[in-house]
Amino acid sequence: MRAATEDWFARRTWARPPWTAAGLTVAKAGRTVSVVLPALDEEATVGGVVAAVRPLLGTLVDEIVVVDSGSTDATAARARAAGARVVARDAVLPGVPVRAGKGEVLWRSLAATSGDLVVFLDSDLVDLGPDFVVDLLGPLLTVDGVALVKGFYHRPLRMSDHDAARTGGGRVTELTARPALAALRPELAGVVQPLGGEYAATRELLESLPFAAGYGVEIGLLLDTHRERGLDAIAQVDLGVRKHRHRSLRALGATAAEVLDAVVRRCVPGHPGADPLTQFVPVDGDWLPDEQAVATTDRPPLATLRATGS
Ligand SMILES: O=c1ccn([C@@H]2O[C@H](COP(=O)(O)OP(=O)(O)O[C@H]3O[C@H](CO)[C@@H](O)[C@H](O)[C@H]3O)[C@@H](O)[C@H]2O)c(=O)[nH]1
Ligand SMILES: O=C(O)[C@H](O)COP(=O)(O)O
Repeated sequence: MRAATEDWFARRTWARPPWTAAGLTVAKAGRTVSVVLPALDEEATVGGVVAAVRPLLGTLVDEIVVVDSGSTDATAARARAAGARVVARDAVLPGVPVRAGKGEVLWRSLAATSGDLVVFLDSDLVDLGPDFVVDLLGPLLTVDGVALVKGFYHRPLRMSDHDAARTGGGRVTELTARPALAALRPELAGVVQPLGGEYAATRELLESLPFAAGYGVEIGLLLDTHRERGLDAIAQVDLGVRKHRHRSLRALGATAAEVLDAVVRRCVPGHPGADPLTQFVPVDGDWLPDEQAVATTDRPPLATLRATGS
């Protein structure tokens, strides 16, 4: 790591988060907190994630909102039963036609919530630690100048019935995101989980930045926060262990393409955006090309939309 990054790592990384829910509720001092879960067909897990946050509602947390990304299963019902407010993505900013993707629902979630601070949690998590939300809010509520807090964790790769490997998860993170940052924005090499879906930020920051529509959203927010506010506006906290539903290597290829596109568009001036991703599928002894769309456009900062009244 470069010297400036090592220095940042030492000052802005909390390996043993010291905060308690009660202490941070006092530290809020009038500020409000929204917890947002983006969800696309997560009926098996969304209720558990909401339930892990629910005990904080009314004290540290002011609202828990599941933003439904077009689910066709019982995601909305399970989320409501567990105590969340559920918002369909097309009910937010109804004049703006919906695009597919995770970044799109996170961007719309800003218009569906009101907290001064926003905590994002993926809704496919299992065995969520009770302190995820507390620890993500710690630096935002207690350290001046911090605007974005990323979680990091051990990531098991749970490919069999036995949770054999302790690490091994985070394949796009390790094989695409961190190498891309090392090549194109080495100042961010100290961020352990640049793609992690568990992070917290000030509304003021989030509404001032563009959102990549697809899976490039997290790395886009990280790069743009760094460019606009500098390294010291970013912090990271150790959340312990994170387990989630794994997707196929083929699906992760498309995710990696969106992540790389978001990096390149921000770091290589004049880059036009990626082509669709061609993958090859074996069918009856032949290899057939299969093209997957890559989301290559950003939503504008929500603050600009509010300013023009659109
Ligand atoms: O169109 C979509 C796609 C996903 N999701 C939700 O977003 C979360 C994360 O999606 P997932 O497909 O599980 O992503 P991962 O394969 O786990 O990708 C990792 O890397 C991505 C790229 O940075 C991040 O967006 C993820 O949070 C991070 O977990 C889940 O709750 C999904 O239900 C949506 O709401 N809408
Ligand atoms: O964050 C990532 O790199 C992707 O979500 C893939 O994670 P996995 O390797 O744990 O499935």
